[in-house]
Amino acid sequence: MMVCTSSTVAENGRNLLRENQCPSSTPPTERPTSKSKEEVNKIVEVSKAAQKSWAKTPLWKRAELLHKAAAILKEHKVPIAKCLVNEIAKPAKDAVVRSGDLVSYCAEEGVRILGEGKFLVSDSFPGNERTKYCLSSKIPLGVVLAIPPFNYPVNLAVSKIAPALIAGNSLVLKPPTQGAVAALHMVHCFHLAGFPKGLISCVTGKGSEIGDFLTMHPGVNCISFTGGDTGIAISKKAGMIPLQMELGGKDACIILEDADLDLAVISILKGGFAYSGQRCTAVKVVLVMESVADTIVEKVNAKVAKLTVGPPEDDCDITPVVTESSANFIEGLVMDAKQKGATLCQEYKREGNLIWPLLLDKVRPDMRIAWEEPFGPVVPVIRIKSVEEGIHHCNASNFGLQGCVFTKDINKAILISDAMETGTVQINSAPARGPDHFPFQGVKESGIGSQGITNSINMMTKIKSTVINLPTPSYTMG
Ligand SMILES: NC(=O)C1=CN([C@@H]2O[C@H](COP(=O)(O)OP(=O)(O)OC[C@H]3O[C@@H](n4cnc5c(N)ncnc54)[C@H](OP(=O)(O)O)[C@@H]3O)[C@@H](O)[C@H]2O)C=CC1
Ligand SMILES: O=C(O)[C@H](O)COP(=O)(O)O
Repeated sequence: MMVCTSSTVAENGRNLLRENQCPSSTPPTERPTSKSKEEVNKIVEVSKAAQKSWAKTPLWKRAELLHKAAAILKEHKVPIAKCLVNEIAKPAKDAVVRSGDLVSYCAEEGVRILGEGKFLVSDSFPGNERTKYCLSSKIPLGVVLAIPPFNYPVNLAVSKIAPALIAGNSLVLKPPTQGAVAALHMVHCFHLAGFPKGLISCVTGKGSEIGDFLTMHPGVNCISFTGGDTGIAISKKAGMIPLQMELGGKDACIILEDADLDLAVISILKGGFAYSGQRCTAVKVVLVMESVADTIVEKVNAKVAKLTVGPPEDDCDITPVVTESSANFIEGLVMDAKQKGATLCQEYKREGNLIWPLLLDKVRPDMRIAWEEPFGPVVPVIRIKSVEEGIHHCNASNFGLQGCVFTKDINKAILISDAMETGTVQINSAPARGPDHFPFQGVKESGIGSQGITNSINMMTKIKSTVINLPTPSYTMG
C-alpha cells in the first residue's frame, strides 16, 4: 500500500514527471497488514483535521483553487495521458482536458448552489402563526472517500474530488490499482494548485486488501464509488452514511423500422467499440426489429472491418482489455454464445489480452451474453419482432443504467423512453455519461443516487437549519 498526503504525493508526482516511473504495486493479500491499517487511520485523522479548517475557507477561495487545479491539470495532459496509455491501454486521443473542464464547471456551479440557502416562515403550515423563521443552508459532510474504476481513473476521480472539495469536504482517494499512477499524477496537480496539506489524500493498494478497512472506517462520512458488483457489497457494509454508487450496465440499443439506419450504425460502432467496449455506458446489446436487422448487421460489419487493432501507443481503435481474467471472461461469453448457435460475424481472434472486435448476430435470451456485461469489444445483436419485446428484454435485466432508441417518430421515442427502466434513455444517439453536468444515474443493480456535477455537489452536503423563534407573531409589511 502507498499512502500519499499532500507532501508525499508531491514527491511522487515529481518523480513521475522526471522519470515516468510507476510506484511498485502491492503484492495481493487477503487482509490489510497492521501497518496498512495504521497508515489508513493516520490518513483519515489528518483528513478530518484538514476538513475542519477547509470548511471555514471562503467559498470563492475554494472555487479559485479549483480553477487553478483545472488549469494545471490541462497543462499536464500529455504526461497523464501517457500514464493512461501505459497503465490501462487507453488510446492517447482520449484526453484529460475533459477532466479540467469538469473541475472548472464544478467550481462555478458550487458557488451558485452553495451561495444560496432557504428562508421559511412558519405560518404556511396549518396551526402556526408567523413566529418562527427557519434558515437552512448546505454544509459539508466531512471526509469523503472516493473510489473510481480502472476505465476512467482520472475523470471518474475528479468527478468525485471536485464536488467534495467545493462543498467544504476533505477527500481520501482510493484509485484503481490499474490507473493508480495516472490518478497520483492528477492528485499532484491539485497539490500544485495549493490546496492545504492533508485535504486531499491518496491511498493506493488493492481493493481486495484495503477496501473493507477503508469503506467501513468510522472516520469516513460519505462514499462515492464507481465500479462493478463490489459496490453492492460496499453498500451492505458501509453503515449509515450517504452513498453514491455507479455500478455496471447492460445498455440496450433499440432500433425501430423507421430509424435512420446509418445513424444507428455509427452509434453502435462508437457506443459498442470505443475504448474496446470498456465503458459502463457502452452499447451492450442491440435489439433490432427483424425487418431492418440484415441491413444493420451488414453495415456494422463493414465498419467493424475498418477498426484498427493493436497497441494504444499506435492510437488503435481496439486495444488490449485490462487484464487476462477480463479477456478470459469475454472469451467465455463468446464461446457460450457460439455453442448455443449465435452467428459470429467476424472470426473470433485473441492474442493475449487483445481481442478483435466482434459482432454476434442472432443472439437469444438463453445465451449469457444476452444478459451479462462483457466489458470488451464484443456486441450481441438480438432480432426482435415487436418494440414490446425489446422493452421487455431491457427491463428484464438486473441492470438499469442507460439505454437508447432509434426512430424518427418522437412520439414513439418518448413512449419507449418512459417504458424503459433505466436511469437515462438517449433518443437517436448511443448511451453516454457526458456532458458531465448532466444527471447520471442507474436503477436496480446499476447504482444508487445520481451523479452529474450539480447532483454530486448536493449529495456531498447535508442541510443545517437554524430556527429563530419570535416572542410574538410578526408579519412583514414592506
Ligand atoms: N455506472 C458507472 O458509472 C460505471 C460503472 N463501471 C463499472 O465498473 C466495472 C469495471 O470497473 P472495475 O474497476 O473493474 O470495477 P471494480 O468494482 O472491480 O473496481 C472498482 C474500484 O473498486 C476498488 N475495489 C475493489 N474491491 C474493493 C473493496 N472490497 N472495497 C473497496 N474498493 C474496492 C477497485 O480497486 P482495485 O483496482 O485495487 O481492485 C477499484 O478502484 C464494470 O462493471 C463497469 O460497468 C465503470 C465505469 C462507470
Ligand atoms: O463510466 C464510464 O464508462 C464513463 O464515464 C463513460 O463516459 P462517457 O459515456 O461520457 O464516455
